[in-house]
Amino acid sequence: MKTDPTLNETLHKTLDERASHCFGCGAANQQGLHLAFVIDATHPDAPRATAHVQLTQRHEGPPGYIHGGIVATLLDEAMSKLNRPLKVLAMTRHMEIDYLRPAPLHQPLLLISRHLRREGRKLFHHAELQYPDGSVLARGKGLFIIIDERLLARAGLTQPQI
Ligand SMILES: CCCCC/C=C\C/C=C\C/C=C\C/C=C\CCCC(=O)SCCNC(=O)CCNC(=O)[C@H](O)C(C)(C)COP(=O)(O)OP(=O)(O)OC[C@H]1O[C@@H](n2cnc3c(N)ncnc32)[C@H](O)[C@@H]1OP(=O)(O)O
Repeated sequence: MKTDPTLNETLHKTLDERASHCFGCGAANQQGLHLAFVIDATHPDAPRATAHVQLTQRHEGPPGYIHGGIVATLLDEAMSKLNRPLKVLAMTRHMEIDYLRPAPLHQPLLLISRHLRREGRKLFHHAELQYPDGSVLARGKGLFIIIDERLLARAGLTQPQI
């Protein structure tokens, strides 16, 4: 049986190396959003993440506005960025979004997330897409579940340095 010669190499890459194609933040994904977050972990149990966003017609939904699915991606990505400062690996289990106002293309916007609380494996996060003046365009609430290390190993991922 033939095996893919790159498979073994892939399996031994760290999670960070394998995440370089993440659509939200991966530097290696040419079609990605290349979001760059600043993490504020001043309060280690209540980290916050912030990114500047300015999208173009590639991500258009209604004429002149960001596609709703992309807005969901932005909020999801912002919330997922809270997991590392909390020193866990977690995946989105449930997310709900309020689309309050259409989010414009070609304008600088702000993406802000914060951790609300933890219940066992369950992490509850919050995120907003805002105008620079703080008025809110979309709001998301997310439930992230901490991934068991054995599940991670089964997916061929090594534990990153967190
Ligand atoms: C296995 C592959 C691992 C590969 C990934 C490795 C690492 C991931 C970490 C970092 C990723 C790196 C880069 C970032 C990339 C993207 C960032 C954006 C984030 C995403 O894009 S990430 C993709 C989308 N994401 C998924 O692809 C998840 C698919 N999913 C699953 O893989 C399972 O679903 C899992 C493992 C998450 C949980 O599975 P599970 O079986 O362990 O847990 P279960 O489902 O039972 O839920 C646990 C508790 O949540 C309660 N619960 C459920 N729903 C609720 C609700 N609505 N309200 C209140 N509570 C609720 C239950 O009641 C229970 O509560 P209790 O424990 O108290 O009973």
